[in-house]
Amino acid sequence: MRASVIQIAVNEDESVEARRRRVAASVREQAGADLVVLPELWTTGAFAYEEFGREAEPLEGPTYEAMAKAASDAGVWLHAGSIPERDPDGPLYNTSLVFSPSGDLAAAYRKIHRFGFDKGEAVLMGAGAELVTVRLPETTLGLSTCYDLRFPELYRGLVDAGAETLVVSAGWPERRRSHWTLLAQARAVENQAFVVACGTAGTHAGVPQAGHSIVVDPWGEVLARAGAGEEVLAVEFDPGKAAATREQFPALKDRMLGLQPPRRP
Ligand SMILES: O=C(O)CCC(=O)C(=O)O
Repeated sequence: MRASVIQIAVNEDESVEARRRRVAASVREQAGADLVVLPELWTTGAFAYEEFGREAEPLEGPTYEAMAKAASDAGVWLHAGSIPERDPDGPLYNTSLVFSPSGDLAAAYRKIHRFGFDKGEAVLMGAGAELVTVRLPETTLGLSTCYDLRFPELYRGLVDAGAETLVVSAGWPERRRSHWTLLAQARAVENQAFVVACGTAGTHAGVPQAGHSIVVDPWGEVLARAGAGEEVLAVEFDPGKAAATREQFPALKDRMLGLQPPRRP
């Protein structure tokens, strides 16, 4: 299976429309790949809180249109990263879109864990409530977004739903780059799954982005790693290795569910 991870530079000197055109062209260049992955909130930048409301789109808005067309032009499965979605009956959501090679929407995932504690995304956006998997011919994707990476129980839920390739679409800051790499490898090892983690480059809203998108195999080996700048990370892997690893080293079968909390003295 061939995957292309497009690490986009999000800088304020480029308009959203220009970036959308540039990203669509980059997706088209990946014809021949099976899966293309984009980062989180690449239209605005994940930290450009003031832009969320201004640039929010309905699900089937301009980014949806451009990415559906790019997926079908390239003939690839496209995880198009996320958009600030304006739900007509509710709040904004940080919503990832996945398109099939014919350009049809295969899945939409609303980010479950919102980042910012008492500000930013955590107060500006609503929380998703549903885990999302997508069946591809070669593997089953489990979807997640950025801060979700810190919550292992989300990935266990995705594994229980059949995921063998965990996609993380992110706008991770440079300041905590070591956590990004460590957690991507941890999620791969503990879930015996591929992790395909795509971040952003550049600086927006004064926050330098980590870049360093990474693809990890179910044994925790790093298959490919990007640098700090804009880059397309192309990687080929055998998706059957997830099932093989789970069979040869069946740790997932030893999970002890429903543990009791410690007794109070
Ligand atoms: O958890 C982190 O350190 C970064 C999370 C983040 O930037 C996000 O979810 O947008």
